[in-house]
Amino acid sequence: MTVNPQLSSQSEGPFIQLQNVRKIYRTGTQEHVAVSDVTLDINDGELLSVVGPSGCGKTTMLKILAGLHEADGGTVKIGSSVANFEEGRDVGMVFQQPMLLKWRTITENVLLPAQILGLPMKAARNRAQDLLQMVGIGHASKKYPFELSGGMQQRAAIARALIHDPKLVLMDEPFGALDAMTREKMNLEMLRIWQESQKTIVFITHGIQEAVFLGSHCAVLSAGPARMADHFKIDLPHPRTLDIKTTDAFGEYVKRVYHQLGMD
Ligand SMILES: Nc1ncnc2c1ncn2[C@@H]1O[C@H](COP(=O)(O)OP(=O)(O)OP(=O)(O)O)[C@@H](O)[C@H]1O
Repeated sequence: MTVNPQLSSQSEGPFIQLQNVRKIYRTGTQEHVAVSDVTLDINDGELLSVVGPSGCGKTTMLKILAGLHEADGGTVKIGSSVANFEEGRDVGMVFQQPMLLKWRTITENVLLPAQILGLPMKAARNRAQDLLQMVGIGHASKKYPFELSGGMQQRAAIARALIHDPKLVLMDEPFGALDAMTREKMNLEMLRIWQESQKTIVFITHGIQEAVFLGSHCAVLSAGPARMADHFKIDLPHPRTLDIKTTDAFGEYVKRVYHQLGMD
């Protein structure tokens, strides 16, 4: 049965519950099913990596979670009795490109969501500096975006996503534009930031190894329109270091994803 989509601010159980979520894009008389059936629970504090082929509907799923798109079917519930959720206030987003405003310093860029939400600016400035330290670019706070490398810009974008202390951080291929070595480094940083910030994170990636390395859980979406092919917990120990990628356990998870994507 299809139920009207809704965002609920208070409910028992998992932080996020997606039940038979469906999304159709309509252009004139054309209909395109982008997400056909996604059912998924995400608990508070999880880092869920979402992996799937290009065009399968990952970004669409993220936009539904962000409240930017409404689902056409199924239910979307965010918030639990221990972690209530205010749509618009409790979401931070990181995109593939850092999208920093070039005429603002890094601190001013990080402060943007706080200004938009009308938060007290003195406290926000202190928090911006703490966040820039946490993401490893405290020394660059007064610089402008063009003075930073791609990796540093993406660190600033992560700090910007956290400035208003959102409960949910949505990341859409945030390291896709970085070179391979910077990407590995950012993966390590990402795990540290997740553990320090204790946020619930949904992290979209094309990288199967990246999905396994980062995720506390992993959702595999089949070729579009998106369907859940697999969803599992990743029981690799923390803190994770890059040499974990050479272990049998890591290889087994990678194989599982390849298999679900029909690539074995
Ligand atoms: N606004 C839109 N109008 C019509 N079709 C759309 C729109 N946005 C996305 N689509 C289509 O919906 C499908 C899913 O798109 P989506 O961006 O969610 O996929 P994705 O898995 O994130 O892709 P990629 O990994 O390449 O970024 C694609 O076929 C895309 O062309």
